[in-house]
Amino acid sequence: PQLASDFPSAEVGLITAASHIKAVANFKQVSQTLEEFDVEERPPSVLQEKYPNVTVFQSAVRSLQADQHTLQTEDGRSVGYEKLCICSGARPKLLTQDQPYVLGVRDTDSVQEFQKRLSSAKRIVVVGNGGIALELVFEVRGCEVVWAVKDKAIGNTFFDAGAAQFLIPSLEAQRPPRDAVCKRARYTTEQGPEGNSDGGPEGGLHTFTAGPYHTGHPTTLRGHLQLVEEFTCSSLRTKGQLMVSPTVGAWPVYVRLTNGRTVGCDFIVSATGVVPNTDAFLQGNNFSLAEDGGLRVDDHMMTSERDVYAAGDVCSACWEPSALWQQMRLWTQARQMGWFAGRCMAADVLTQPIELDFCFELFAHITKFFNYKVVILGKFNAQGLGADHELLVRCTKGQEYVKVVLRGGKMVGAVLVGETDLEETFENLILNQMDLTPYKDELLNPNIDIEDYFD
Ligand SMILES: Cc1cc2nc3c(=O)[nH]c(=O)nc-3n(C[C@H](O)[C@H](O)[C@H](O)COP(=O)(O)OP(=O)(O)OC[C@H]3O[C@@H](n4cnc5c(N)ncnc54)[C@H](O)[C@@H]3O)c2cc1C
Ligand SMILES: NC(=O)C1=CN([C@@H]2O[C@H](COP(=O)(O)OP(=O)(O)OC[C@H]3O[C@@H](n4cnc5c(N)ncnc54)[C@H](OP(=O)(O)O)[C@@H]3O)[C@@H](O)[C@H]2O)C=CC1
Repeated sequence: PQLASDFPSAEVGLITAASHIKAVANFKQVSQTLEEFDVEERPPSVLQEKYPNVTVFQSAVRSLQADQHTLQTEDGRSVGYEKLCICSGARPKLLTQDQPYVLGVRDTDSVQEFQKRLSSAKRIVVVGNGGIALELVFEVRGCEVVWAVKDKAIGNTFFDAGAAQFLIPSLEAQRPPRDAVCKRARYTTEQGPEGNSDGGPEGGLHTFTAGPYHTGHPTTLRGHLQLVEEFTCSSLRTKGQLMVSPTVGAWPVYVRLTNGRTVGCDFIVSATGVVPNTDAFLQGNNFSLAEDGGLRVDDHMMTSERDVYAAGDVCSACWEPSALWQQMRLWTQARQMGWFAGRCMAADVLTQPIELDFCFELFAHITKFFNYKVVILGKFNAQGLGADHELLVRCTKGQEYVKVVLRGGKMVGAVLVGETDLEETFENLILNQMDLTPYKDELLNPNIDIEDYFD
């Protein structure tokens, strides 16, 4: 859409293997960098009606000759281009390939397959500890779930152990009584917790280093969910390959976990990340690939091939990033990159200069896990900061979890779980890099209206 509206006189072709296009709906700019929206599948005609200069070709791209500026589609078409943007996304990085008992979840088809298999399953094993696993274990009902997590706490790609511990009760069969207790703490990672009791309603220390869920033994949550932390899948055996004891039951597949335990199940969901879709159709060209397999792009979203840009999950941002931004393969970044790539392509055609967009200044993501609103900003997990940081935490059981990452007294990241209403203020504090040393003790004081404070 960005290209089509920048160049109403140019022909814009969208080639997609999917029968529907993904459209952004209910877009809301929450703050300078935070945006919230839904992704909906719509028929391609919607795009063509809005932008008459867009033609949608529904076929997969089979091959590309970047040096000749042409590509071929599976349905036998040859398409020439002046500028090309590759947005072929990523696919699940499965534990093992070509194993009918291992499913990945990616698109409508794979979700339908998952639902079909789930409807007759008695037990499934979920492997992985990121976005998909978090969503899945919360949603699945009517089937036993064994969740094998190789870390000490759940949700390692989004949270630290503190946030994980805050979220665990949402997975418990019986929610704890609503004895909301607000605890505040300040601690540095090298020194361990260094609590204070100066102002929260109950004050006191809140440590997150070890909890009842870090035992390494399975924990039963919600009756049907068993969480096995610090262990993951080491091998798979199908029924025929394993001596099945009649007491164990004849499951179609058995998973051996790294703790030695063997778990039988109907199928395994491998929610273990993604790999960029760069193979097959891009072979024979000279694309530089990043370590994670993505197409390397510069600050113009340009790949190493002339006139070929890339955006979204397929690319790896290889420019010198802002100190507060990192790439994560998310809708938010796919939308921002696609929009910016369109602007770069237009600017290059018009030989106009273009600067890296402001949205790449600060990492910002808003989502929902376990029915809680989750906002993550900047270096939310102190990524790349080593020991050079300090954490401030406020936690009110069942209500909110707030974590701030400070470096040299300046805020560089935050995790906000629940309706904290702090996102805009914290975003500003991160962007303006104000020295917060004098305010550190009050920053998370729940009795202070922080927005007013910094007005
Ligand atoms: C189950 C699940 C839940 C998620 N939930 C969230 C969430 O809540 N929030 C969030 O921010 N992110 C979420 N994500 C991540 C998000 O979906 C991706 O980051 C985003 O879709 C990437 O967009 P993209 O356009 O780069 O790639 P995709 O959305 O994967 O689109 C790539 C398109 O390219 C097409 N394609 C591929 N190869 C070819 C070819 N050779 N020829 C023609 N077409 C081709 C595909 O058919 C597809 O339509 C989720 C991901 C999954 C799997
Ligand atoms: N609400 C949201 O924002 C959502 C976002 N998404 C996005 O969709 C994409 C796909 O999601 P997902 O597949 O969950 O990917 P993620 O990258 O989020 O998580 C993958 C998880 O699997 C772990 N892992 C990798 N290999 C193994 C292994 N061999 N054994 C055990 N664990 C392993 C990773 O650990 P480690 O990190 O240590 O490698 C990580 O915890 C991601 O980009 C994700 O951000 C998905 C759903 C919801």
